[in-house]
Amino acid sequence: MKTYLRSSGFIISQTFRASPRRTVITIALSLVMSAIPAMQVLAIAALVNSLKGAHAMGDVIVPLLWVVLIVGFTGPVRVACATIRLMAMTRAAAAMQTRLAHRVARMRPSELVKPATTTAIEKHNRAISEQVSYQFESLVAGVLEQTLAVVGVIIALFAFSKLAGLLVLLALVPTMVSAKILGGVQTRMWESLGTLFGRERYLRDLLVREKTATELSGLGTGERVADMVRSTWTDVVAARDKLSKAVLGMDWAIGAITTVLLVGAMGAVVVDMHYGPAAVAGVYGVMAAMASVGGAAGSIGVSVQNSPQCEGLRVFFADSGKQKRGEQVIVPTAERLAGANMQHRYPGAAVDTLRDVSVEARRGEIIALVGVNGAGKTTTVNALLGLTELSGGTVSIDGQTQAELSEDVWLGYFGLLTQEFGRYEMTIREVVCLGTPRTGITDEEVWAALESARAADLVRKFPLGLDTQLGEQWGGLGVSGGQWQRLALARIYLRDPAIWVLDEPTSAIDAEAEQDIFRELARTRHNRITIVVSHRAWTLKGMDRIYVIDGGRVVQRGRYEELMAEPGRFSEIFAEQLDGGVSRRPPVDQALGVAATSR
Ligand SMILES: Nc1ncnc2c1ncn2[C@@H]1O[C@H](COP(=O)(O)OP(=O)(O)OP(=O)(O)O)[C@@H](O)[C@H]1O
Repeated sequence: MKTYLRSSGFIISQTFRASPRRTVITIALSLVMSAIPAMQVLAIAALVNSLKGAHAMGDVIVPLLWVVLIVGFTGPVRVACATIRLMAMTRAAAAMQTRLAHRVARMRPSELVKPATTTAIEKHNRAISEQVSYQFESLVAGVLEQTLAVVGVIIALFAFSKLAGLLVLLALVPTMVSAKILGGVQTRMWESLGTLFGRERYLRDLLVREKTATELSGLGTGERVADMVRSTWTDVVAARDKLSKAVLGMDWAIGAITTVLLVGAMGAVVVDMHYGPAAVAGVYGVMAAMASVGGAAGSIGVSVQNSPQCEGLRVFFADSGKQKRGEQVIVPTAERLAGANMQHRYPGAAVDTLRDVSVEARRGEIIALVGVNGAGKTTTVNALLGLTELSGGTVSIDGQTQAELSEDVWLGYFGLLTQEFGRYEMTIREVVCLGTPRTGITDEEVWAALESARAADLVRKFPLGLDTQLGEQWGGLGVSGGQWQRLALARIYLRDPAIWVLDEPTSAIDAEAEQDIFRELARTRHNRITIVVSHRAWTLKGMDRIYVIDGGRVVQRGRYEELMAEPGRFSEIFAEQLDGGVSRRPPVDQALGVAATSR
């Protein structure tokens, strides 16, 4: 009951915040509407009484006009009320979706990577559009209006027969019981639906996102993914059917009980009115009361069933109250990043993915993590960033661990370019500025970042320059994979934090630009710590230290020349590249070793 009241208050307050005037009007009109059934009963009773011994229209005109007035106005007022209510609910749904987006935006990466988080977000998203927005209607037009209508009609009915009033009142009980039972079924159903909706959205995204959609259509397998969507919906329907079947069963039981009570109430009225014609008004009163009881009971049932979702959303939003708006912090310098004896095992994995991995980097250094696919490089990077929880070991920046700093500040030390860099379809300026909280960034700064990432020439060709919209689906320009990657790197240049973590920063970039980019990274490295994950041998020359990771361990460390000189995993991994092609590259020492000027 407490949960129900709390979640109902939440819905009404959300709707009021989104549309105060319409909320007040809707509630006021519902209060007016709640008096209608009782007024109808009284007006009919008055009409029946005035008919006794009436001989001319003048004898019945007043009660007749009352009946006409009440019945005539009920329809238009109800329609107006529904329209205003819908406008309020649309605004409330928009406000809740916006709030949900902000709540998600405030989540820390460590929270976002949990599978339960995605499920919860999708569950709340669907609940807002399917149920939570309609809860206001159930509460106001249903519970409030219909319950008051029941009370009004029962009071009116008491004038005809007390027993009939009591029997009508009793009709509320089975519905309340069924609503409680169905609320439990509904909660369980939504728990399983969260995961299903998450998967369904993922599959639908595959069919519409440019990269995957093109690939699937090229392979001619889009239909197969569509079949997976269908199978997810089959599961959704099966989960929902459980509730529908329970509702149907309850409805039959309630219908039977209500009919028995209706017969009893009608009989009581006829007997208590001594079989006189005025019993007609009483019988109408019973019918009106039963209709209101049905309406109230239905609304109470729906609102009780929806209340767990509303309460879940309320709690989800309330959590963000404790969380400040995500501070975008940038810490510009750090002397030393150290991961010591890091250990990690993914849930469900048979062995540790990181086994005593120790990595160190100082200001001005560029270090590299190398290894074959699945060796543990990205996991190491995530551990350094604090995104992967360690079962052993520590990560510290200038002697301070993540636990000693806030997550905002910790992440503020880093600029991460991931393997799956974001392709944000915004204007070039927005894409590049996304990584920095600074306002008033000048065009020169944006151009300088683009220049360093070797993206300036490309942007110069765009008619609107920095204001060019990217993304063909928005009527903007499409750019290639390598061009997206350069823009992502420009974002890191503009952010310019203390520690740059570049996971294969040039994987999509052509060889010529790659050399330029590494040359620029070397030239500007002096004020920061740079960590690069790379699969290309030539990019490793000139690195201050290379960590060779294999099977979750650091198996070798040293400079390029040292590692090439000793037998081991490094020379094994890169032998083929060196024999096969790196000799064709320009002198790498020139590319990385020169490192002339600081930033
Ligand atoms: N979320 C996860 N859950 C379970 N296992 C994972 C997860 N992510 C990675 N792994 C496993 O951990 C191991 C190391 O993965 P990691 O991504 O760190 O490798 P990597 O060296 O970066 O590989 P690549 O060069 O392909 O990017 C792999 O065997 C991988 O299958």
